[in-house]
Amino acid sequence: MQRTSYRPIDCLHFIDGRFMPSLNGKTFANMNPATEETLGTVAEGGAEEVDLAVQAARRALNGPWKKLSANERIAIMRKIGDLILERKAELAALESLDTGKPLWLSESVDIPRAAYNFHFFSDYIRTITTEATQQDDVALNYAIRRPVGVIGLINPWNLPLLLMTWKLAPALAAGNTVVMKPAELTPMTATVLAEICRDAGVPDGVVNLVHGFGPNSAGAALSSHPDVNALSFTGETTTGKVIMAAAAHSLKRLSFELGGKNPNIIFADSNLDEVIETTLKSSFINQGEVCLCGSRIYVERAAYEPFLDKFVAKTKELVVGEPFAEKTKVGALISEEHYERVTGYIRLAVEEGGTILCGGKRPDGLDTGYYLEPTIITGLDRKCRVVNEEIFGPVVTVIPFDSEEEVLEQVNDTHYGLSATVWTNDLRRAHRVAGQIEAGIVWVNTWFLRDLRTPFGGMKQSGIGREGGLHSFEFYTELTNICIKL
Ligand SMILES: NC(=O)c1ccc[n+]([C@@H]2O[C@H](COP(=O)([O-])OP(=O)(O)OC[C@H]3O[C@@H](n4cnc5c(N)ncnc54)[C@H](O)[C@@H]3O)[C@@H](O)[C@H]2O)c1
Ligand SMILES: O=C/C=C/C=C(\O)C(=O)O
Repeated sequence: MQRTSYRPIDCLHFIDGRFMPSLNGKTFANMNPATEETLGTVAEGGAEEVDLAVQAARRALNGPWKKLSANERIAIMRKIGDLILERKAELAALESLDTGKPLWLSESVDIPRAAYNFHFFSDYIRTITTEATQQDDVALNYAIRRPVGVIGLINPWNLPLLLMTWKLAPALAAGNTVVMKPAELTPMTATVLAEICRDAGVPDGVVNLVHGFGPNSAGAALSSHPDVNALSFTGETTTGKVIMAAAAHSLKRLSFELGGKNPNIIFADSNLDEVIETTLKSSFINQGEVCLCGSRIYVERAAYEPFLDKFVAKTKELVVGEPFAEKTKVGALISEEHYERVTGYIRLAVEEGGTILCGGKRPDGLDTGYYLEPTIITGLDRKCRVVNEEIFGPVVTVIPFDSEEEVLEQVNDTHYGLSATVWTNDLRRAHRVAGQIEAGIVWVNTWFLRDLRTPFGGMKQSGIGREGGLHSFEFYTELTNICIKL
């Protein structure tokens, strides 16, 4: 077994340029989901720490951050990206210790993408223009873009550094100041990120970090704080509803990236080997704990049996194991509570009349840690809870279909609308079907292929707004139209 040489860290808040414990000294334990051992302590913030952080962010907004030229800001942002890459091995190890995900995944996806978020948005900000509108010889209108102000960034535990930087980079590029609230289960990489920001020359108060929980804790305090102008939140749909209500008092601008129950639609004319290779990832990568995972798989009847045969056989080959072991493909689920929730859905699938084709249990020999074999379920009716509710684990259902109309009707029969994948070699059908799926992102013959210029987000109860490229800057900036009488 290969072990990391990086030690876990204790996590403090980062407020106004310095690391600090909670005012009352309160902490909570950070657990390793792969070993069920304690990794260290985390400062437990609440309303007071959030208020200090918001005040610091407000001062910095109108102070040092505003005084920097765009070029100076861009240079600092590029440096943050560079420092993330310099500390890649350490960040990857901390991310895997915190989440239970395989080290190779942290090294190849989470951490490089976190650096790229900074490099991408620091380049992109240079290309942004605003509009000018001339009204005959009467008036000239032009818009200027300004920061929105103090932004709260609230994030989940599944892709901790990737998602924090996906918000932090455009927020900073646009001249805002921020208070970050990482998930309580994964506090370590956000803590290193705060240190990296300081080392890259971000002035005091521009980037603040408060650890803590959601309800009656740092998350609730941030989402209801009257001096926070906007919130970008990624997490569960139910949490989004609570945050929206808390934010209503001060009418904060909101960007929400929420849950999903994403469909994969596989037509019989598609290349089965390609389908299987990608579907293994879209089902089980990161233990199925990616909001974009395709957990409802619909297969055209002619391909149903051949697909299932190969898919089950290949799924059984996936090695579930310790995050730092080289051969591991699937690591540990995030927590005991989540493990109970996911396995509860597997028990429910059996009660609802489903057949477990593979997985459904703890792998032999892994008695400690929240390990679960990748699970494929068939035989469930479309109305079953397991087919309709987000499980957020390595569990998929497979259902046959006979026509485009029928599958589209089933696919859209949900409150969610985040992403989908369509598999077919018929170009017209791909376009026709993609355009009818009620989702913010539709991939054709691929999955999770990202271009950061494109709109990213969900429709229906999977989100509000889009981020990515110009869409991020639409959220993180305010426009003022100036009208000059000629
Ligand atoms: N659409 C996307 O882009 C996307 C990306 C990743 C994850 N997700 C979703 O995230 C969920 C899994 O993550 P999770 O379990 O950490 O989500 P969660 O909603 O439980 O928690 C997310 C964050 O919100 C905070 N929070 C919880 N209650 C709060 C409250 N009342 N007020 C303020 N903050 C509060 C938590 O402390 C955490 O930092 C899944 O539903 C998944 O689909 C969506
Ligand atoms: O779990 C959710 C994945 C979100 C991914 C992104 O936000 C992204 O790729 O920008």
